[in-house]
Amino acid sequence: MTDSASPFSGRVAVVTGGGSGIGRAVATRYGAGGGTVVVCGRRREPLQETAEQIRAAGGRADAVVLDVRDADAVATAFATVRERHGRIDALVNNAAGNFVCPGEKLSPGGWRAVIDIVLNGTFHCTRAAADTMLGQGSGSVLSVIASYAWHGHPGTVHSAAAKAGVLAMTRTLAVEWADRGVRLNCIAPGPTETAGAGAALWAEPASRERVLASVPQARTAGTGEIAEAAAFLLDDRAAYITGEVLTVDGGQWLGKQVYGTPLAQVREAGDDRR
Ligand SMILES: CCC/C=C/C(=O)SCCNC(=O)CCNC(=O)[C@H](O)C(C)(C)COP(=O)([O-])OP(=O)([O-])OC[C@H]1O[C@@H](n2cnc3c(N)ncnc32)[C@H](O)[C@@H]1OP(=O)([O-])[O-]
Ligand SMILES: NC(=O)C1=CN([C@@H]2O[C@H](COP(=O)(O)OP(=O)(O)OC[C@H]3O[C@@H](n4cnc5c(N)ncnc54)[C@H](OP(=O)(O)O)[C@@H]3O)[C@@H](O)[C@H]2O)C=CC1
Repeated sequence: MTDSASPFSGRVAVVTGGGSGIGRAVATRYGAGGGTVVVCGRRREPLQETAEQIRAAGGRADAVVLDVRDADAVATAFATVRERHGRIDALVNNAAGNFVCPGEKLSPGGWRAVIDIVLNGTFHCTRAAADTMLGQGSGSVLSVIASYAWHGHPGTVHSAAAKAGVLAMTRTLAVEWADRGVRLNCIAPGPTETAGAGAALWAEPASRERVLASVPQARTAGTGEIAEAAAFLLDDRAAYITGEVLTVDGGQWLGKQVYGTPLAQVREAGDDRR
């Protein structure tokens, strides 16, 4: 059993897109839990900043420049992590690209840009991590998706299709690798305060208002809340959980189903009966 204060002690995680937002928070949480973290992404500076923050807090971290779309570069990077650290216990597939665009206006290049990062990149990293994880007989892969993977959402056909593919990949490989000690799960955050999502999805005050109105808890998530849920799925408390999705969204997607009528209207109807 692991020490509850340092559940990741002696373990090594790779976090894609670890230079910003949710990826940085998950990497920092893993480092605070005693693990060694390798953060990767395309821009060196934010990665180094994350690694320095983790080291300043007493943890161990490396920054590796990597484009997850490049399968050969991914294979080389993961082999280097194994050589350098001896093992890979966790992979967090967090890197993503996104923008809002109506389906009929999306160009083939726009479709490809998102599918390549989110779906193909996740496969390349999962495949490369599995080389080590299946060999050592243990490992945990966590992919960051979004609830529109199963309910869809206007303006996000590229991202929703890519995230749905990641979910199907997770469930498929969870079964293939279950008896070889490797677990795969997804986490589906709701609207979370990050510079990337803010710029890509709710840059205008009106769109931000609409997003907030869609969340029954009426607020966005902090990156630390997502990281805490991710840490649970990565550590041994979740040893019997595989092929699952943990939704951390303040009730947003359930609200879409339950509140076919806006909640305020439902409450008004209740007032009439009293
Ligand atoms: C609930 C929320 C859930 C999820 C949240 C998140 O994921 S938050 C995470 C958010 N974080 C991030 O997104 C961070 C990372 N984001 C990125 O790297 C970029 O935003 C990227 C995804 C465009 C990829 O960059 P890149 O350098 O590889 O791409 P490029 O510039 O060379 O363009 C490639 C193609 O895309 C086209 N196109 C581009 N923009 C638009 C648009 N607005 N409209 C229409 N089309 C657009 C562009 O025209 C071109 O197609 P063409 O003309 O060749 O047919
Ligand atoms: N914030 C939100 O509201 C929600 C976010 N999510 C998901 O959470 C995850 C993190 O998003 P968030 O933190 O908000 O956004 P960010 O934009 O901060 O994070 C995206 C990260 O992905 C990295 N990245 C992008 N393309 C590549 C690539 N080709 N190779 C390697 N790394 C790449 C970026 O680094 P660089 O540019 O340096 O490569 C960046 O660090 C994503 O999977 C997103 O879909 C899901 C639901 C809601």
